[in-house]
Amino acid sequence: MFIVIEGPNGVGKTTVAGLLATRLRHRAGRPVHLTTEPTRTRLGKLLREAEAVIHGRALALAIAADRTMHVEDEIIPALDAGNIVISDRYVQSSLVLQRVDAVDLREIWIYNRYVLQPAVSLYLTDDPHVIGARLAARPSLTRLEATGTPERELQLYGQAIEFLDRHSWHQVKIDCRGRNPDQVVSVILDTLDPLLARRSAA
Ligand SMILES: Nc1ncnc2c1ncn2[C@@H]1O[C@H](COP(=O)(O)OP(=O)(O)OP(=O)(O)O)[C@@H](O)[C@H]1O
Ligand SMILES: Cc1cn([C@H]2C[C@H](O)[C@@H](COP(=O)(O)O)O2)c(=O)[nH]c1=O
Repeated sequence: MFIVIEGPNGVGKTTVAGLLATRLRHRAGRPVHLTTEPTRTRLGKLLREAEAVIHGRALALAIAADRTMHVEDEIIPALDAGNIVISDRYVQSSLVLQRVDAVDLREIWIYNRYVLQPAVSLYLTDDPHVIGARLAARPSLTRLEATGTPERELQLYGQAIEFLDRHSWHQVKIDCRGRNPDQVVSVILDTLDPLLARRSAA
């Protein structure tokens, strides 16, 4: 089963993805492969460093290339080996961050339309002021973090979710307001239980 964790910068994706991997290993009794985008490959590392200077269409294409390799070289092999795969960021991130970088949604989709569709994409949301306070506490912001705002990212995520709904993606909104990371993961596990049961029965 391929699970994606999405949401604006600072909402808690990396924290929740790590905790979810740990709790899911026990709950599902199956190996869990935790991964991230940009990937940990040379290309992914280069993209993290280069985000300050590569922008717009060039960055959108480079991110899509990294994602294509991610799917072919890491995600599909891990799924084939019986793992549950959790990715911290995926296509929705491009449909939001590359738009913050002035690329049109349909163009971004063209670069991403052939990637593997996740079993479920979990979209984390919180109060924009809470997210903003977390970002303000960081010693520095990346170019894209500084270009967008939590309000704008939440708005663009709403549009990305609507767009992918029309392409039959299974997406679930997870409201993190007033919940600590452990409580957020409990909500996610309740959401995943029926999916896991259906898959183990199949
Ligand atoms: N539910 C929560 N309640 C309170 N604090 C949280 C919660 N989730 C995450 N945090 C804290 O918020 C900060 C940002 O979390 P994290 O790095 O996981 O976010 P992120 O969405 O992965 O950010 P980015 O996309 O910018 O990398 C961390 O200090 C983390 O401990
Ligand atoms: C998946 C994805 C990533 N990016 C860029 C934006 C940031 O520079 C990093 C993500 O770093 P974080 O620690 O996870 O916040 O990658 C992007 O522009 N588009 C994407 O689809």
